[in-house]
Amino acid sequence: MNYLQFDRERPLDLILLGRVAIDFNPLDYFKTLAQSETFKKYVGGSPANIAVGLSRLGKKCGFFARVSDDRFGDYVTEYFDNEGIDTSRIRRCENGEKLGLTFTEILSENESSILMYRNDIADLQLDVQDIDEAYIKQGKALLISGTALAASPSREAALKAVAIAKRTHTPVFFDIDYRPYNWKNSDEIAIYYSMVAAQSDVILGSREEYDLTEALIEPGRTDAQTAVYWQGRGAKIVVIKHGKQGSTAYTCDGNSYSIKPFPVKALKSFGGGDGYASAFLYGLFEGWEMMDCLELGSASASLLVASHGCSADMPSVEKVRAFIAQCKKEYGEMVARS
Ligand SMILES: Nc1ncnc2c1ncn2[C@@H]1O[C@H](COP(=O)(O)OP(=O)(O)OP(=O)(O)O)[C@@H](O)[C@H]1O
Ligand SMILES: O=C(O)C[C@@H](O)[C@H](O)C(=O)CO
Repeated sequence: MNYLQFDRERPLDLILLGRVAIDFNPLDYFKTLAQSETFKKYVGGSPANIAVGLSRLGKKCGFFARVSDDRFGDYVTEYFDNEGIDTSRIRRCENGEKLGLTFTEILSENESSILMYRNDIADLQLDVQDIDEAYIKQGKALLISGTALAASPSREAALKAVAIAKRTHTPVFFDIDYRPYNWKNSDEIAIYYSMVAAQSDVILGSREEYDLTEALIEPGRTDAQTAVYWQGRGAKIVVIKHGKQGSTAYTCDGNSYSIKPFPVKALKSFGGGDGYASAFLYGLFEGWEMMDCLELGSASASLLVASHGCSADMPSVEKVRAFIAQCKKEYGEMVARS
């Protein structure tokens, strides 16, 4: 069943709005960040990872972003160009703002954390003047990454993009994407997340991210209550992720589909959400059944938590399908309709 209507005449599949940053992941891991001495550099930032993931799966992405006007800004823009992502709406900051840097600490197979340097940050300089209707009308859908709502002027730029998307019948995807940096307080998180969620056709988030979104509405909801609430405000699909416990997609016809994670030897706990989002959304664009979207997303997520990088390790459809087949051979069916 198709829950979304895409204008197939539009040249871009997904236009994403949010941060482009850089990850530094330790090569000498299973150590504290203080002990690690050698790092590998990757393009990072959740929406940037999702854009690379979708491009690797064969979709055409565009991006609204501000990046630093320096060699790191060159690096990320050139990387996007090489991945086939349209960079026509990626602009340089004019007052020396810096690209976000994320340092990953991999203490053990089950314990990792990230340290994000986001002072004087470039991506939150995205401005309403950067957002144009002509570009949004080129995309089959628009994705808002939640951290873009953390501060002005990026916040207003994101809200303008959503308004234009609604006016131009462009489906809105909201990846809640909570990162504590740059937010002033929990009230602002709840206000702006719920403002965008109430205008979104697809919402993806972890249980904790929905709790932050719903804190001023009704704290402590169950997943089913969360899904019904946002579907009552127009959401067609609500995806709720529970880390190693798996995830569930709730559809507006009252069905839900749950999946356990595909077993892997995890290296880091990060990256799963971005692999999940890119592959799940690929299935939506392809018009797949919900169970198939969920399966590709979950399998891609597992591959990402087992990888050293995020953007650089985004898989092809063939690689994900081969991984799924291998898991089914070893563990049986992974997708259960509940
Ligand atoms: N250890 C693991 N083994 C297998 N799959 C995992 C593991 N951890 C996470 N995943 C997969 O990744 C998906 C997303 O992970 P999670 O729920 O942590 O979302 P997230 O917080 O958005 O991720 P991210 O850290 O990338 O932002 C999970 O639903 C699951 O399918
Ligand atoms: O989302 C971020 O800014 C950090 C990412 O670049 C990093 O790869 C990660 O945590 C993936 O979710």
